[in-house]
Amino acid sequence: MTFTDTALAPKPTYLTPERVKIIGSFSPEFAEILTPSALAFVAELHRRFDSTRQALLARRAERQADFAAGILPDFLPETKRIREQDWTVSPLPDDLLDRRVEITGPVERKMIINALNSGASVFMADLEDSNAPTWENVVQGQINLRDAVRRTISLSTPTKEYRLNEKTALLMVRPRGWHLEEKHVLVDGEPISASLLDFGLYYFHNAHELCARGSAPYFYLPKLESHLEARLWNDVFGFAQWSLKLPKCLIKATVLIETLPAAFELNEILYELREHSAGLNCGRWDYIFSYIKRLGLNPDFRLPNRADVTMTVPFMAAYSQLVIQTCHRRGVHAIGGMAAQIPIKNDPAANEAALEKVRQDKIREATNGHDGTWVAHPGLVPVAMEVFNRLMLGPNQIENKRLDVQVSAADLVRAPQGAITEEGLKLNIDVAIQYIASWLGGNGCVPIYNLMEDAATAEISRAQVWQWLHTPGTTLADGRPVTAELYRSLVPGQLDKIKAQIGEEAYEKGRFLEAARLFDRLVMSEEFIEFLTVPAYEQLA
Ligand SMILES: CC(=O)SCCNC(=O)CCNC(=O)[C@H](O)C(C)(C)COP(=O)(O)OP(=O)(O)OC[C@H]1O[C@@H](n2cnc3c(N)ncnc32)[C@H](O)[C@@H]1OP(=O)(O)O
Ligand SMILES: O=CC(=O)O
Ligand SMILES: [Mg+2]
Repeated sequence: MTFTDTALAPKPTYLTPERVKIIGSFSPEFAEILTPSALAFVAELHRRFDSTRQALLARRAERQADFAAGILPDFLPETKRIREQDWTVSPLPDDLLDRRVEITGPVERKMIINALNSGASVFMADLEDSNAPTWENVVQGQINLRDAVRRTISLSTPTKEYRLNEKTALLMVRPRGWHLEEKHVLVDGEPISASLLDFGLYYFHNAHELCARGSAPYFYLPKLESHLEARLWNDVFGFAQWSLKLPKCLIKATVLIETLPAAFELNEILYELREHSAGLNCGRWDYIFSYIKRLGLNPDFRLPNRADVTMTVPFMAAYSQLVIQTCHRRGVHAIGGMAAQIPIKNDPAANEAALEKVRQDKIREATNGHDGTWVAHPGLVPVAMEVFNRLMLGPNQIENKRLDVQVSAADLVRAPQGAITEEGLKLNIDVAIQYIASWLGGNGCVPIYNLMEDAATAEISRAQVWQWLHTPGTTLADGRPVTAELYRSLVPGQLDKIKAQIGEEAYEKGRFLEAARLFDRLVMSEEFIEFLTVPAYEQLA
């Protein structure tokens, strides 16, 4: 039969293995990623590991019930031996020894090229905090990563041609966290785990190529809450290597320590992943968010204005030093985190002040013993590089064992003093609504008031408003109680401010009212909603 009328021709669709269904849009380019064999691989990962993922998420909820009942997080008695015994993680490959400056960014094509060319040691391509997981972003991101691995990635725009330099940063990939699902790929009628999809597609398409190039697939693992979640990743890695017949080309992964419970299981997380470990990283923004989420409504742990929760407040200083000490004892890197300042255009004085803040942050990290750090923007690579080149003379400082560090369970939760002000409350409302509107529009990382905002930083803003609204006795510095009436009276003013800043047309095109409604649901809910991106995903096109 021939089809003369194109309307009658069958619509092209993906060829899928049995009981795997794709409900995202089709394109021939996407089909190069979503091949039957790649889908069979990710479906197999999901069938083998999803029930454990679900059980671990349920365990998070059980632990939260304990925290809400006043039981504070503590080091685990059952893993005392792992903390006390001497052991180190497996040796690192040469290309992971020097990671002094790492740039991060979403998996957008231009940004991948710019990041790889930025002069940084590592580029962490991000499918998590900085990526709004539209179907297009997720699959196009995999196309971009495939082309980056093969060094064929390029881009032609009316103003500039983009291609890779001779020397580029080492690529690491951050799949989405265990809590997320990908609604466009169904396995046995259920949405696939987003972590397993992101990991699995990247591994399937690139592992052989990376190993043939003398490297290996390297990952960043986000938002883990326990060593059992690290064990799950370890099992996934083992299966993936076996399945693609690459037992000797070891996957390596850096775990972000960005939840409060994980800070109590640093040794255990490294131990679970000891064959695959490329150390730990201080994911400071999610860590603050997790502190608020897990310690919740206990007034002893109520945090002041977001701007005052810096890396030098007691619980943040304690955690970052414990990460450094633990990693160095186990023979592996402790990577620092992200300063939120980004370069400021058209205002040299403000720009220099922002760069100086980044510089001071990197000096603190290098002096404390971090083996590298993160930057959000290519313009910050030279700033961080200068500091680490000056203060870290070898490829890393794992030999600096930081035996002076003594951190107790109480230190890890010690809250800072400080005020909650109307300005702080308004800023949280403003930033969270702007960010959610951007995310719903498909962009997961934006500059707001000259700071990088992504899912982790926005979560702090929404969690603080929730905490201040629901913790009994919360008052502003001027003595007024933080109430639902006060919060709701401030929202219209913030929306008007956003409209005045971006103009009526951009405001009407954006999804600000929808974002404000979602924000209201998030902060007014009696029960803390685990992640804003979960209800937001239901509204993501
Ligand atoms: C809490 C965490 O999880 S941190 C990790 C997640 N967050 C991130 O990765 C932050 C990534 N950074 C970004 O997305 C951006 O830097 C933003 C949104 C903060 C600022 O973006 P913009 O305002 O567009 O930056 P700006 O206009 O100064 O960009 C200038 C150039 O640098 C590029 N650029 C900016 N940031 C990056 C980056 N992180 N990686 C690669 N290129 C970048 C832009 O693409 C642009 O390129 P062009 O000149 O070729 O057009
Ligand atoms: O992912 C990093 C963070 O700070 O959160
Ligand atoms: Mg994070």
